[in-house]
Amino acid sequence: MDNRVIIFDTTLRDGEQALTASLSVHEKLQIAQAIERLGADIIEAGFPVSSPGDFQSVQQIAKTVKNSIVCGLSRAVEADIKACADALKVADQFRIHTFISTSDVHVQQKLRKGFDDVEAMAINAIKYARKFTDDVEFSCEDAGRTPIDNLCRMVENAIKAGATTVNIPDTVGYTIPNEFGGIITQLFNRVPNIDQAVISVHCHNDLGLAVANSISAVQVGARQIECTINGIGERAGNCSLEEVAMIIKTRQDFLGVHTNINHQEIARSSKLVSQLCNMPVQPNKAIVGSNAFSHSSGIHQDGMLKAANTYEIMTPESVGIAKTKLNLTSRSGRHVIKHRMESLGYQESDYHLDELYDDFLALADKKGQVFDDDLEALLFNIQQQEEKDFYHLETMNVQCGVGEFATASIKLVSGQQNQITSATGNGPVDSLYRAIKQAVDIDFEVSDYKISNKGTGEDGLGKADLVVNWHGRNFHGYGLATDVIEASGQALIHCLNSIHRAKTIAEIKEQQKIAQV
Ligand SMILES: CC(=O)SCCNC(=O)CCNC(=O)[C@H](O)C(C)(C)COP(=O)(O)OP(=O)(O)OC[C@H]1O[C@@H](n2cnc3c(N)ncnc32)[C@H](O)[C@@H]1OP(=O)(O)O
Ligand SMILES: CC(C)C(=O)C(=O)O
Ligand SMILES: [Mg+2]
Repeated sequence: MDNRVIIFDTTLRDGEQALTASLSVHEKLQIAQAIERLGADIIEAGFPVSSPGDFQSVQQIAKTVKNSIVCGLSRAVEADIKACADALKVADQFRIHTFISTSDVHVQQKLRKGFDDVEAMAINAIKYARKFTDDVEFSCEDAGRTPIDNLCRMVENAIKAGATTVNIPDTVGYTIPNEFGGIITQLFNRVPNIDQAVISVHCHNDLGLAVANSISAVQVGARQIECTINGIGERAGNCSLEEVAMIIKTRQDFLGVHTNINHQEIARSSKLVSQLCNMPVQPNKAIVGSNAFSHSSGIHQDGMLKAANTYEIMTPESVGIAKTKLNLTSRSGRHVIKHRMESLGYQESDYHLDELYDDFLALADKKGQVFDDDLEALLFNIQQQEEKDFYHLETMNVQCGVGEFATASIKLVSGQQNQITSATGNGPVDSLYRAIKQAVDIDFEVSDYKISNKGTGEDGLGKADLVVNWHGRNFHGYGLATDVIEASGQALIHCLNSIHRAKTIAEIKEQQKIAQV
């Protein structure tokens, strides 16, 4: 049996079904190109009959993508299959995917037919699709809940009718791994022509088992996995592409199979999908969560510093993430503090480790995560005096309207001084930031700015997250207020207070150097 597992990406079809806002044709094309770079063998680009917009985006993707087979979905209905063929015919290589339900509940309650009727519809649909291409996939929707005799019968007849790939979906994420693997085994044992088609699986995550079920199926002979980037899809989502790809790579010793995925493209593709689909990735998500390669406790950090494979079974670089993060928290130990001080350029003789560690713990208990600037501030013992912010936005007045420049006037308290400035800008936040910039002696550049909402309805708050660059270093600040302009102002003041502290440390270091000379 071939030991390559075909990766069929359905981010733009099943994944897209779960989005709250629609993607433009251009955005779908961007995602398709990322999936192509990622090395997916097949890209399911959409459901062409469903809307003119989807038809257009499938067609555009079919025209553009060269290294993956482009596929479209259709019910077991000629009009759907014809729409698929029309949208896909411009592609170098294309696949028509047609499906019909096979479980009793779907056949009887949803389709309101008998099993013989849906079998006939499936056979006709496959034969019709074969008129347009030799690459036809057929799915038995809700296979996970289909009586095994019916499933065997449908798979055998689908292959006879010309399906070159037969997909076994666990549409509602109902099965558990050895049960699902057992279904696939039974198909291999009972369907006489099974060797004439690729057996595929398409698992949903309602019980959090989509990845485990897919891997279980591969272990008994399935050779195509249908999955999505970040696991997005109907309800609790689909099998996550990055997880199966990394399981197959990391545990090749056990599974003995491989994929064509370019693993180093994983992080980039995940970020793109998350951003364009407005679907944030949970921090603890395997492989692509922001915490997936972070270590926060002292014993783990000590292990990581001695040998990375003590706590990492794959490297962050292997999935395109720059490096492991060692977060400084009140669970951190002395080893990591010493290591961080070294990387900040300090030798052990420059400080007393136990004293610094005690101060660090006190700050970490208060603050949560301690950053490099905080650590240096502890070293120079300026934490205490700087605890009170240097900059404080006392008043702000921002006016804006359509077709007019926005204007902002502010009163900023800087230490003992008050500054009153005003500026115009392209929008309210731009004018506010220009007015603040005039009032401070810091030459910063805004490099990232995001607004999100916290809470809902009238009680909802706007959160501004800002990254500013000062002398090649990035400083993050945030602000939270009912008014997003005020939140944006607070975020900048937060950054400026961090920069002020970094400046003070740099000045102290400079004075120390002069004193030593
Ligand atoms: C498990 C999955 O993810 S399946 C894919 C789900 N994706 C989508 O549904 C997105 C695209 N869908 C759509 O745009 C629309 O639902 C369309 C264009 C397909 C159909 O729209 P409408 O004609 O208005 O029908 P509607 O969606 O309300 O109902 C579905 C109809 O298709 C039938 N149907 C469902 N699956 C199939 C199938 N595989 N083959 C044939 N008919 C089917 C249903 O029985 C129902 O038929 P009925 O009208 O005779 O009762
Ligand atoms: C159309 C099929 C493959 C599907 O998405 C499912 O059954 O979940
Ligand atoms: Mg699905």
